[in-house]
Amino acid sequence: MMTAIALPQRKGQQGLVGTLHVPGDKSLSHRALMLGALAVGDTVIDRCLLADDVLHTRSALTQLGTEIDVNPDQQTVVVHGRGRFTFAPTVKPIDLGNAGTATRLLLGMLSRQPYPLTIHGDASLSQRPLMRVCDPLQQMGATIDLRADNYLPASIHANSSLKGITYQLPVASAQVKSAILLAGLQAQGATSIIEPVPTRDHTERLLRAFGADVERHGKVITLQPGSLLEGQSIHIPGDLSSAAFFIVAALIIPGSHLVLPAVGVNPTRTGLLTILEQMGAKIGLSQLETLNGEPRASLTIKSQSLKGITIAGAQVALAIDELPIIALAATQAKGETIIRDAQELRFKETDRIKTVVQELKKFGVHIEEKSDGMVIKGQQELMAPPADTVLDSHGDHRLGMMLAVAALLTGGKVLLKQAEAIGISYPTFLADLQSLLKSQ
Ligand SMILES: O=C(O)C1=C[C@@H](OP(=O)(O)O)[C@@H](O)[C@H](O)C1
Ligand SMILES: C=C(OP(=O)(O)O)C(=O)O
Repeated sequence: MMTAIALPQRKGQQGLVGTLHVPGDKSLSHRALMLGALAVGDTVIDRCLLADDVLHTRSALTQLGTEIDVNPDQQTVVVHGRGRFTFAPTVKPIDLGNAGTATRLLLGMLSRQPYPLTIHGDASLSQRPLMRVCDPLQQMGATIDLRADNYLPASIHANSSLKGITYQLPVASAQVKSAILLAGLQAQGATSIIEPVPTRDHTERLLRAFGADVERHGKVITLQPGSLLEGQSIHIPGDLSSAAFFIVAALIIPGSHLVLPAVGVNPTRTGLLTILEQMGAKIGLSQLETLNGEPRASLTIKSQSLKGITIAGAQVALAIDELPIIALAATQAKGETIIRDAQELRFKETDRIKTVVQELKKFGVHIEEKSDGMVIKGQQELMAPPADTVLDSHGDHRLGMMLAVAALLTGGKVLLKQAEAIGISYPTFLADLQSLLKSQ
């Protein structure tokens, strides 16, 4: 029997009150480490996320001969760039744990090495589709063998050349786009990617910050190889996907008033804020500043009422990791909320349509699973699950954090299994949540 932990509990009328600096952005931390490793000279990364997923990127790059120092304050990481695309050979398989972003981006970045490499990961990562990345990489000239033609472990063959391609993405995926761009850096000729709808563009922005030639015209992103990548001073903003749990918690828990300084508000990430605005929320944005091409702002959130809406189409990709916590917000809104076109949720750390529905039902919530999303009834009172029912993160950090916020709505004692999964993106999440519980 796996041990369960008790989640933070609200006493009386406590709300979430105070100022919180959420940890650095996960997507940007992976990318800054990778580009830092390729660049000439040192890259100093401030507010680099040091959570499980990013630590796997760091250890992979170290295993491949990159020197990376973490300053004792745990806030600054220095990557001593190799100044070339070739890494040191390694016979040992590279372990990427639970990290989907690391896996897909590194497959692209390592698809032209003069020796073979093997990548593996945990049970969840080993069930996530990779043909979507390997297909374009093979068109560029890489040879990658996947288990059952789609899954880890992956064996990348030794390869000495890649060619640029024009590729229409069949699914909206920033990870696939980024893998192709990282391979494109090492290819002969230009690489163009056509996106069905916009996805997070951190790779494009960071590549430009390091000196690469990347342009976007409408739906087409084009990279011209050959530019020198130079080490940079990179300032990572707070992760909006981590802030999301506090934003929604503050909105739906009465008596809350939170300030979240310096959170990333790149427009390809702010789908959550647009959706919440459509639900009627007013979130304050101040102190806007752009560093390394990435905008950030201080967010101010007070508890307020929400209304149900339909979330579909291009909105989904811009809020893909926030849909579990949006589902919880919907349980408190006036009227029904429908989430459609979100079948990609089935390919995350868990099948997030299935697990969100299964776990929210433990609170007595009316929520219906659809093939591409869910339908959530509004204005529901969440009940602490009965003593013999334990919540389960299923090893999915975002599910674990959403359930911790849901538990606060009950006021009762709620247990969570596999809570350690939260450390994949936010090791201090539960302590931070607890520290903000105050009576105003
Ligand atoms: O590029 C990235 O950093 C990410 C892209 C998204 O995945 P997909 O590209 O599979 O949509 C997202 O879900 C993931 O958490 C991070
Ligand atoms: C889907 C996620 O990450 P990854 O794909 O990197 O595992 C996430 O962080 O919600």
